[in-house]
Amino acid sequence: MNAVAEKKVLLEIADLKVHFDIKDGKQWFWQPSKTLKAVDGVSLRLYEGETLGVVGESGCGKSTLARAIIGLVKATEGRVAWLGRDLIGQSDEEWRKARSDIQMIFQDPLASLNPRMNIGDIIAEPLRTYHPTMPRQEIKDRVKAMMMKVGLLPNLINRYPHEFSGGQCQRIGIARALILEPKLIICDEPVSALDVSIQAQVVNLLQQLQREMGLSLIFIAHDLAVVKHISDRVLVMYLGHAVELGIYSEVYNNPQHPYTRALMSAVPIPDPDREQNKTIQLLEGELPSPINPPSGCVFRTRCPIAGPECAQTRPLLEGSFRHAVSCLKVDPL
Ligand SMILES: Nc1ncnc2c1ncn2[C@@H]1O[C@H](COP(=O)(O)OP(=O)(O)OP(=O)(O)O)[C@@H](O)[C@H]1O
Repeated sequence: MNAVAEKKVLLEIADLKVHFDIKDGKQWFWQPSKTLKAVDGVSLRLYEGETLGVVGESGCGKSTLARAIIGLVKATEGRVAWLGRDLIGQSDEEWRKARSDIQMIFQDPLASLNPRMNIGDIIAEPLRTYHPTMPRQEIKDRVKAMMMKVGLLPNLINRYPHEFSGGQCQRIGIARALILEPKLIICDEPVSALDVSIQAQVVNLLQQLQREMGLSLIFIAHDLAVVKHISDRVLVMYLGHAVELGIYSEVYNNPQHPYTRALMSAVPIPDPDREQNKTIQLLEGELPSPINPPSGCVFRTRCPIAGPECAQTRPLLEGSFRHAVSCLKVDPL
């Protein structure tokens, strides 16, 4: 795991903010819109070949972070650098180039595939876009080779998405994401919509492809158990903020942030005796709105150890590559 620290930095995000202007339905057209802080100052580095799990409850900004990395939503502030090159403010052409290196797999496999295209055309689409002069036969050969790689029979190339199961559709999505031989795949809850038995198959496939192709993965999930098997490091998000980031085993065995502690306490333990005797730490209160987040530390309204200083100062994510935490009440590791 330490070897990851010496590897090349693929992606660097610094103080990234994505704020949306919204009208809440109760406002008149002349009233100013409100600001929803979906991502509010996230910084991290992603290294070549590593898998970063991103976890946190619904609405904490995981998907928005992913979409800002790939340029599907516009960052309000901050830096996204791919292989040392800043992407924010760059032309569409620069984003397009970076996008051949960064691909995304979505949560709902069937909905993410065009129902009017056969799977051969779906998988070939990125190749046709990025290599318009590539001969038809070469495209077909590459698509068939990729189908085999993801466990799909190449003779199904002319079938349509509705003829496949959810797990097979996700394999088609993976083949489409991999056809340009990217360096990073962002997986936005790629298994949440699948049956549990199929989930493991898709996660295993991603791990196998990662080893074979030297890929880096950002793996977004609600399910900490899924992230556990696949992640080198894990980022825990709460209300648009990064509250803890570190090597999975460090964060799992020694969670520092009170929010991470609560999340980790809900992960099932495979040992029935320990599972029966463990205490799940329930969080008090409601998740605040990202339109009007608490001052200082955004977790303070639900935090069992918050003090008056937590309302004044916003904590920074401090610590090392192995383990960093954003909490005024916890000493940096
Ligand atoms: N295009 C948009 N316009 C306005 N608000 C948005 C937009 N996209 C996301 N949001 C809001 O930003 C916040 C973060 O949403 P996001 O989808 O990133 O969270 P998430 O952690 O991925 O949630 P989930 O796990 O449910 O997918 C939410 O409050 C969401 O309603």
